[in-house]
Amino acid sequence: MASGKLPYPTRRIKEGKAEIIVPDPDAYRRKDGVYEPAWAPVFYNPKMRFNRDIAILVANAYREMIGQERLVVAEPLTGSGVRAIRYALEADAQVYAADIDPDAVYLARLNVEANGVQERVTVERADANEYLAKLRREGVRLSIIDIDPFGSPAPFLDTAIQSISVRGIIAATATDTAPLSGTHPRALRRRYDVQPARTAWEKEQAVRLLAGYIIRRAASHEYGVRILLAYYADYYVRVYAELWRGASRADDSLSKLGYGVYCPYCGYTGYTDNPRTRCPYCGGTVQIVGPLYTGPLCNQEFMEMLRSTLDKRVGSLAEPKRAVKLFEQLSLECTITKPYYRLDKLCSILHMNMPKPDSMVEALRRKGYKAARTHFDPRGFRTNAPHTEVLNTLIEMQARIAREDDDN
Ligand SMILES: C[S@@+](CC[C@H](N)C(=O)[O-])C[C@H]1O[C@@H](n2cnc3c(N)ncnc32)[C@H](O)[C@@H]1O
Ligand SMILES: [Zn+2]
Repeated sequence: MASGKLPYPTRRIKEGKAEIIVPDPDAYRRKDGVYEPAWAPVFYNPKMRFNRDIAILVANAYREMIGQERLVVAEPLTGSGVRAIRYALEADAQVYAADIDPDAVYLARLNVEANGVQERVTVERADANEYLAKLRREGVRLSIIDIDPFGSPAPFLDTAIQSISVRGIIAATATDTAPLSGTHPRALRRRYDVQPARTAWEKEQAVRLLAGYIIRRAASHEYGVRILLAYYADYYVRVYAELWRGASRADDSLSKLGYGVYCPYCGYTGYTDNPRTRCPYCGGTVQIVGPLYTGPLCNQEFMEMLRSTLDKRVGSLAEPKRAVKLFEQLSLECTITKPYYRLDKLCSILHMNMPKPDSMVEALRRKGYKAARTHFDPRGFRTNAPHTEVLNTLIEMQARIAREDDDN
């Protein structure tokens, strides 16, 4: 590979089936030794390998779902080109990639050539919105549009939505998790047009706000949305939303929006249609955030396809074990749509010691409720039990532990 042409130190790496040249991480480390991808002349973040693994699995599963021989994917913020190359090599896709930065385009083209996928991947220098609009004008029928920006995907969503001809996936990453989880309320209101607040389930809040925003933007262009998969990992949110053109489909998706509620006094979590409600359990003043998506975070039928795709492709992924774990957790927790509880926060409200989250899940299941751990937080659990039952179960557990201590 002609990396000698590049005016910065480089390194050859392998990710999935792609072998690419990237800026040498050793040249862009902070004083504490941590690699800072944003300092490099072209962006490549090895920590996002897992994000790209899942993107490959989703593409393969979706191809099977819609029975398309070759997927057509747009990746208008491509950086080093690694994601686009992986879509071509590992999902057999035709990929239209672009980046606004000439250094990124130069490196991505080198990488495309070195992987022998010139027939499958084109890379242009363009602004993402202008590039997507151009693809639409040219009549390119896209099945997946992967929006993987710095920060928020919001500025690119309208064009992406309009570039889906009839049916296709918008795959969006958001790394602006501080606003989405309620830490920067003004930025949250500005970027996503929502009533900001801070719940105890802030990671789920972040995912549901982005999913809800995609649904609202899609509805304004008369597309309905089905959330195939939505999750939180490391420091980002990722949503795979399937869009399908149609006014009644759009109306139907809008019916899945609501407001998230969190009561800091009694720990109540839930949804409401009324953005000015009080706590239905204790009457306290609650945190209310939204509109956000209130439906399942994954589609069970699609999860089955994803799991079978994963079985077939486990050898070529960068982090297969992590994908197995995420899918296992999501399949269990997706059947419960109510937001997760933070066990430590509930116990602090009740002034009691925290039991193991697994014991709480088992206790609720013994009472006949659905309950599961959550991928969002190791201290979290989710259940369809009413709030009263959740609190009673915790108090009963505490009383049992106290009795056992006395007996000993
Ligand atoms: C987070 S990086 C992309 C990483 C890449 N998707 C991956 O998986 O490795 C964001 C990229 O978007 C590019 N970019 C920023 N603003 C843009 C715009 N308006 N249009 C197109 N590209 C843009 C940056 O140059 C950068 O390469
Ligand atoms: Zn309350």
